[in-house]
Formats: sequence, C-alpha cells, structure tokens
Amino acid sequence: MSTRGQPDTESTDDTTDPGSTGSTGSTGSTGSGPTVAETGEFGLIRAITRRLPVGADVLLGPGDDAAVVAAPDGRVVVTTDLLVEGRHFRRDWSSAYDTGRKAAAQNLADVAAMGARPTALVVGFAAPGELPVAWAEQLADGLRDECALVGASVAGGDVSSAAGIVLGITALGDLAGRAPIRRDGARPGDRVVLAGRIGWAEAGLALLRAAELPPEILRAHAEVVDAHRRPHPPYALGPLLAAAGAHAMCDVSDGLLADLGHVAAASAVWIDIDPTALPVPGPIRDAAAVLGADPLTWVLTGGDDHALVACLAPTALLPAGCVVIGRVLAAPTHVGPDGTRPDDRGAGHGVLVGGLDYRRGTGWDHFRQVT
Ligand SMILES: Nc1ncnc2c1ncn2[C@@H]1O[C@H](COP(=O)(O)OP(=O)(O)OP(=O)(O)O)[C@@H](O)[C@H]1O
Ligand SMILES: Cc1ncc(C[n+]2csc(CCOP(=O)(O)O)c2C)c(N)n1
Ligand SMILES: [Mg+2]
Repeated sequence: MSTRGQPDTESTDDTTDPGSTGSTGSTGSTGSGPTVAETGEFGLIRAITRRLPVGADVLLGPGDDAAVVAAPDGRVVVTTDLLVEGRHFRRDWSSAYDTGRKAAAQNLADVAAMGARPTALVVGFAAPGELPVAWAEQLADGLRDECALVGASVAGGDVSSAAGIVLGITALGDLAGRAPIRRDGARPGDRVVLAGRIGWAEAGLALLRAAELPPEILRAHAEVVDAHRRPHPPYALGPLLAAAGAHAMCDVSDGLLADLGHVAAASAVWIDIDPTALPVPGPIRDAAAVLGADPLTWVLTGGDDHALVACLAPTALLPAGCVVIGRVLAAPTHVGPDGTRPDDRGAGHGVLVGGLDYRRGTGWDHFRQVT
C-alpha cells in the first residue's frame, strides 16, 4: 500500500485505536476532541484520507477531482449501497469502527456475489456538525481494515453535513476474465449452496431491540450481538464459487428467503430449501431461548450477515466452506395442507421451505418494515 495521490497530512489525532465493540457490549469511545463543525470540511477530509492507504488497483487516490482505478479485465463490476443512521446502524449500539467495517462489508459482499474480486471503494459521508472528528476517523479505520481483507482500498469520496449520519458507498471489482454470476441463471436440478453465516445478525438485532434486557444478557450473547455490528462475508468464496461453475449467486443482505426469491424470479424457477440441512448454530438457539423466538425463522429471514448463496449443477465440485441447503425445481412437488400446490396461484416461481410456502415472512423491506 502506498499513499499515492493523498493530500498532505495534518491532523490532531494519530491513533489507530479500532474502538471495536468486541464482546464487551460497549460501543467504543470517540473521545471529546474537535467536532467536524470545528475542523471544517477540508479538515475532515484530511482527517479521513490520511488514515487510508491506497492499494495496487488505485492508480490515483483521494485528493483530485476524481480517482483512477485499474480495470485489468476491461470490464468493471460496480455496486452501491446506502447506510443510514437509525435504519442500518445506531451509534449507541455500534462503534464508529464497527460501522466502518459493516459499511465496507455490505458493498464488498455484493462484488464477491458477482464472482469478482473487490478493488476499490468510494465513500460518501454526511454527518451532523456536532459529530466528533474521532468518530469519522474510526469509521475510516473500519473501512480500511475491512478493505484490507480483500486487498481493496478507498479511492475517494465526498463529505456533507446532514441531520444524521448517512454513508453512500460504491464498490468496484474485477472479474479476472470470468463471466459475472447473475441472478437469472439458476436451472432446475441445481443444488443450492450456502457459504457463510445467516441468522446471526438478526439474533443480535432482536436482543439489542429488546430494550428491557440488562447489559449482562447482551454480554452473554456477544457472538450474535457482534454479528449485528460487523458481518463476516465469505469474500473468497465468491470467485471460488464462480470458478466452480455457479449458475446464479447473490449475497444474503435482506434474508435468505427474500434474496433467493430474487434468484427464483429472475431465473423463473422454484427453489426448495431443506430446513433440516440449514445450520441453526447454538448461539442463535440460545438467543432465541431468551426471547421465546423461533431460531429457524431468524435463519430463514434474517438479513445483514452477507452470506453467499449459489446454485450449481449437481456435478459441480463445491469449494470447502459450502453447505448444500436445497435444490432448484421446475415446479413445486408438494401438496399443501389445504390441498393446493404453491404454484396453483400462477406465480411461476418462488422459494419453498420443505416443499411448501413459508408463512413467517421472507426478510427485510425498507418500506414495509415495522419498527
Ligand atoms: N435507485 C436506484 N436506481 C437504479 N437502480 C437501482 C436503484 N436502487 C436499486 N437499484 C438496482 O436494483 C437492483 C436490486 O437492488 P437491491 O438494493 O435490492 O440489491 P442489493 O444491493 O443486492 O441488495 P441490498 O441493498 O439488500 O444489499 C440492483 O441491481 C440495484 O442496482
Ligand atoms: C438500527 C438497525 N435496525 C434494523 C436493522 C436491520 N436491517 C436494516 S437494513 C437491513 C437489510 C439490509 O439493508 P439494505 O437492503 O439497505 O442493504 C436489515 C436487516 C439494522 N441493521 N440496524
Ligand atoms: Mg442495494
């Protein structure tokens, strides 16, 4: 990593303390130093960019009107996602550092889900004037460290003031000569495979939302609470599943059933999830027991973990780290308790659990979520 294209360094704070929430339940400290209103727009940009090393794919980094990013393949994978305070994260639940990790991960996972290797991010950042500069610095550290997992780096960005924190991140990626793995390629007979975790972040969110829970309960369930704060996408498995011949792939951002629903619709197929093949790990069961919730529903419909799901021919050799969780069908085979088959309504595609409709939701919808 070099500092190619970065502006002059000049800041009040030289620490790289990650401020991770870890398993303590604390949201980390951003200290009492200057606010972004005090440091001003260009002071804030300097404070952020001086912490961000520029990777090999970024030919010109922060500091000019635009960045220049290498596109070795000749095609560029590009995706963008917003993170809105109160909707995607809360400052009293997550540290600035974890929010940076999550913001990067959410976008890097979308690149991996195309079968590509992430190369660079550009970061839009809007915040209220009273935000400590240290919060923005720790956010930058989180972005930096999550990017480092895949060899990507931050190529540039923009800042503005706003009533609450909003991040708009764009990620770029390289397909290295491979075809992109789209949502519309699933074929009847394919196996559905899962790489990475699902249900963990939803379990953590449910505990955080249960306001009356004492802090020691959150600490006792730190694994799922931390999963809400920082996802662990299986980035390397994106290109590996592509190389294994994946016909379709996506990341699980909204919920397994919701995201596979997009694959089923785009591919005009039915996807049948075998609930007995789905891992329901102990920490999720334990959290569900606290709240009297159904852990399988969290696994089937919980978002924010950014696992990868792919559909591959039954003959495809699966990379290590994948679990077969279902199959792709041309039509539903089971008859429901009411005597009708799921496709009798004429949908032509859908996602089933054990051959039948799942009636406890599918996942997150920004405009339908009741909060
Ligand atoms: N405002 C928009 N303008 C143009 N295209 C959009 C817009 N919003 C979403 N899309 C496109 O619609 C498709 C679905 O978007 P969606 O955000 O659901 O996918 P995603 O980013 O994979 O999921 P998630 O945001 O949950 O991670 C994507 O191809 C996206 O680029
Ligand atoms: C404070 C707070 N409340 C609720 C949630 C849950 N949540 C928000 S957006 C989303 C789906 C993915 O987002 P997108 O579709 O925008 O990529 C989920 C599961 C959260 N993370 N933080
Ligand atoms: Mg999106």
